[in-house]
Amino acid sequence: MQGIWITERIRDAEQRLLAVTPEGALMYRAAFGLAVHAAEMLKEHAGRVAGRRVALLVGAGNNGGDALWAGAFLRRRGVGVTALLLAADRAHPAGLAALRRAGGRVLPAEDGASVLEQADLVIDGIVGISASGPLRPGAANLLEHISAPVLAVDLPSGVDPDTGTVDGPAITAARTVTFGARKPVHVLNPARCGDVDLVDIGLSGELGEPDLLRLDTADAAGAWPVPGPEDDKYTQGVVGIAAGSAAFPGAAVLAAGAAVRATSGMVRYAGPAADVVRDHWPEVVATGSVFDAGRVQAWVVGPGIGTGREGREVLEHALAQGVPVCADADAITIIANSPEVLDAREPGTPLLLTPHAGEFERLTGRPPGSDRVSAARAAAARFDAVLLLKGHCTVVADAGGRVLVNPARGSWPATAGSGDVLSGMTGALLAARLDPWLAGGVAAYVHSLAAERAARGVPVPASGILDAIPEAVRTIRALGQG
Ligand SMILES: NC(=O)C1=CN([C@@H]2O[C@H](COP(=O)(O)OP(=O)(O)OC[C@H]3O[C@@H](n4cnc5c(N)ncnc54)[C@H](O)[C@@H]3O)[C@@H](O)[C@H]2O)[C@@H](O)CC1
Ligand SMILES: [K+]
Repeated sequence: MQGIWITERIRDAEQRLLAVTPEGALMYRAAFGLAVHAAEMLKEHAGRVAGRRVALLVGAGNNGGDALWAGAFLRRRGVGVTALLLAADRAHPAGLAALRRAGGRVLPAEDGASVLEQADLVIDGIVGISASGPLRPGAANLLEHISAPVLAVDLPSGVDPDTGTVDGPAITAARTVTFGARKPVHVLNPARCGDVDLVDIGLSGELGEPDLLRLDTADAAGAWPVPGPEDDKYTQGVVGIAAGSAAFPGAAVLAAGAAVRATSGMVRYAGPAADVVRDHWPEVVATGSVFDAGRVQAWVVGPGIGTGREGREVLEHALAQGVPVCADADAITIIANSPEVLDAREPGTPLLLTPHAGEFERLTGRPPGSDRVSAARAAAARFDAVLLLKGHCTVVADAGGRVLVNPARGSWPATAGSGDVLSGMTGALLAARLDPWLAGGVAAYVHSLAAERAARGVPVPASGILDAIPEAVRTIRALGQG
């Protein structure tokens, strides 16, 4: 798993490391790594390094210091470097001296329009982890003159380091080079960061436990249930799907189908769309009602069941079975309208709630807001549940405060029925007895991979995501073993 630390923790860790490190050594390491990546980008985008032009956007703090030192390193490789100072009187003194010694040019930012227009690469050292709010006007005015690719120092300036939100002008980077540890912005707003590369500055021993975790392929592969020689269709975990209605059977077909694709055990369907589900998925054991569905090891309840009395009874029944429940879509609205349905929950039974932003607002009374991680954590604690908040970066929080994040691999999966596929997959993993928090994270991971495989740059319907689940599972298993 990849660890991610909030800026307050990183600042504390840096202070501890600074106390035992010679002055300037950390910035030197950071800037050297930055210069290596800058040279790589010049080769990639401008064909070579020597003779190319780099513009440095330099703010008042150490982020600007990193950029200035990197500029000095690039000068040694024959790059033409111009620093544009946003606060000339507060630019990092040692970095500025180093750049001047190396033959770099220095200009006030307001004179920088033509330098930016002619640059082959722009290095954004406006602001780093001490950022607050959107870019200030002096920096914001420069954005329109940038056409070259941008390499962000630590994070793209103007994007909130801990929440990834953008409230005004901000940098969009092709690549971000970060130091010591990944920060929340890198997973919560990957579109602004571009490719993120981590430069080791020796911080890991000071960091402690991460605040957020991101699964990688090996984690997803390791968690994915694989049947052994002793397994039969029951031992792998039977998942029950209570979804859809006679008038709207689509959600039932998608959720049940996703469970079929995601598990090698058995899928039960219970509800008014039984005939349609059976027609699509002959392997599903389908009945008309949850009350005669038989035993399952996990229930998925909600997509398309409606928010009336019948839906409520279905949810209460599932909650009382003593098995994990994934409550999605209409089930979330039912809980929002009548929180007392949760009284039916067998104590200690895992509950996984999978709202999108609108359902989250219904459930908790307020939208997730800019700090989606804190919002998800608070709701998970309030409902004593795992809360999977859908969005461009899916956030999975549990009641104990653990958080997994899964940045999307594109926006194509934001399509009708996509959530039904996710809940079917989640149910399959719950039935296979994965820790519910991990089940949510692994389902989100494989769902986004399946969506990417299915889309390949064009719109993809939810049924396409569903059809790509086997390929996604095959991919993680192949990479995870490699
Ligand atoms: N502390 C360390 O040991 C190291 C720090 N490093 C760098 O230092 C950075 C943190 O440096 P600092 O704490 O000096 O602060 P920053 O460089 O992040 O910010 C400096 C100043 O920018 C201004 N600012 C804040 N928000 C702004 C906005 N929205 N628009 C324009 N200007 C804004 C403020 O005056 C702030 O004090 C890290 O991100 C990293 O790049 C690296 O050199 C590695 C080592
Ligand atoms: K920056």
